[in-house]
Amino acid sequence: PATAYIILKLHDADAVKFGEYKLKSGIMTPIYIDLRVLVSHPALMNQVASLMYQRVQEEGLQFDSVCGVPYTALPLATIICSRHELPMLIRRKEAKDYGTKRVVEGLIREGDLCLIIEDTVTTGSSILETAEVLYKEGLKVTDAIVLMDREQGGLPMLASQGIKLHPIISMFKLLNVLQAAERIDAQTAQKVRKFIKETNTFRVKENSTEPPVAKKPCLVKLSYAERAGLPNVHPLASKLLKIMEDKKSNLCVSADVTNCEELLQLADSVGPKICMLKTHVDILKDYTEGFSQKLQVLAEKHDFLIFEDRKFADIGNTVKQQYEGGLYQISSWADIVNAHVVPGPGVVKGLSSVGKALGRGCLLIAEMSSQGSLATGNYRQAAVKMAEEDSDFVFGFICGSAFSMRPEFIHMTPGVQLEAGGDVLGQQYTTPEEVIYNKGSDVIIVGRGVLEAADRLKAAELYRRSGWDAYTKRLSPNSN
Ligand SMILES: O=c1ccn([C@@H]2O[C@H](COP(=O)(O)O)[C@@H](O)[C@H]2O)c(=O)[nH]1
Repeated sequence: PATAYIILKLHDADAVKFGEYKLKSGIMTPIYIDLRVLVSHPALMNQVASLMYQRVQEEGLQFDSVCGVPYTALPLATIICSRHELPMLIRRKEAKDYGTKRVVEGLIREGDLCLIIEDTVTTGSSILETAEVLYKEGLKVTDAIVLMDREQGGLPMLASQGIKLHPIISMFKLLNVLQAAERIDAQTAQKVRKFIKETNTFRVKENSTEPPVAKKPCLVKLSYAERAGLPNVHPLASKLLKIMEDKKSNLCVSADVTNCEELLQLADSVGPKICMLKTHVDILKDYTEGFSQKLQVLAEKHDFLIFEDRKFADIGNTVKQQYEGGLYQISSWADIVNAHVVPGPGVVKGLSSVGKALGRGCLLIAEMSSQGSLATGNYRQAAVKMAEEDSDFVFGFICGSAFSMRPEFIHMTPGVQLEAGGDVLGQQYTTPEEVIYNKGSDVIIVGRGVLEAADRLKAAELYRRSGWDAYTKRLSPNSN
């Protein structure tokens, strides 16, 4: 069947909807592709599967097995594999906690090449997630067939990760067909085209004929200012991104000093250079309520946010009390706090029950900079899941590199100095260039790099410039 025919059939089956819908990324969209309805239209499902396999043959793709991205693409992969007697793999979204505990079912031979089948691609993150699971099993992934490419950056993003996407239908083709068949009017088609163009989350190298194959993680190549204006960005994240853009600073100074006067002096001095000041209020010997009020005045004066690095890690009921009560009453003055994900979602719920109404925000600790940290492997994924579930309070991560595909989330990295290295207690340092440019993080958190300098202000300016240069380099069209 021709693609135009399939497009009209999909429209008949209500798989193409126009209106206001929320995408997985949280962004509102005027067009929603709902291919889950295919299971109720077996003839159409068969035709779609035929079209996808036809593409496999046209491209001459060679592979050892096929894996559908759960869940919508699973029946498509099953039909293709069953009809053409191809070995199939099934990726579980959650590993079983009994029996074999496998995350991929089927015969796995190290080094085998697996073809991914997907129903719809927006940013490409679902295909990448599946590919990452397969990589961990020792498999290779070089190609993915997708029925519908929304043309919002998924194709170049996957290319940057070494996966070639083969779309059957692209968004612009779909709009043209529906408009030509008078299923939608010109105004609707134009509105969707405009939306698709404006919400592209990945920019490809300009003036380059080579396919963009980069080794580094997928970076959201939007500017801080562009991200500040995204429809679903947390208000505090938006404020932070605007501050970063205005002050040309992605520097957070970690004010790890032990008396209030010194901390206030530091804040007043480096204030113009930073987007955020991080505190460990419990190392202050002389904390008083007056201190936090003065700190807020300085934050207002120099336009920076206050981040109390409290690392909450208890049950919801306890963290709620630790956050709003006790000596420090953190929720009354800190814009941002952070939490470990070890206790599970209750920790976020407890903090959110206090902070959300106050307009506060939270970062989840997805990784740590210290040597031997146990926050590895699936831990980071757990943090992403928790963040996505409570994105009205959680707006980012403490981590070593960017990993979330949602441009609304902010990645902040501690363990930064101008020279890579470490301290005698396991801290590990990376440079601003490595963190912002290569690892795609957004904010550098610097403590002793500034605090131990002879001239703290001069050091803060050095870090500011270094972090900012790495960010502008990352945005430049010639970067990967
Ligand atoms: O993984 C983490 C999480 C938090 N930190 C905190 O950041 C600063 C780093 O200070 P430096 O002097 O730059 O080493 C400090 O407050 C830590 O508690 C971190 O280092 N790593």
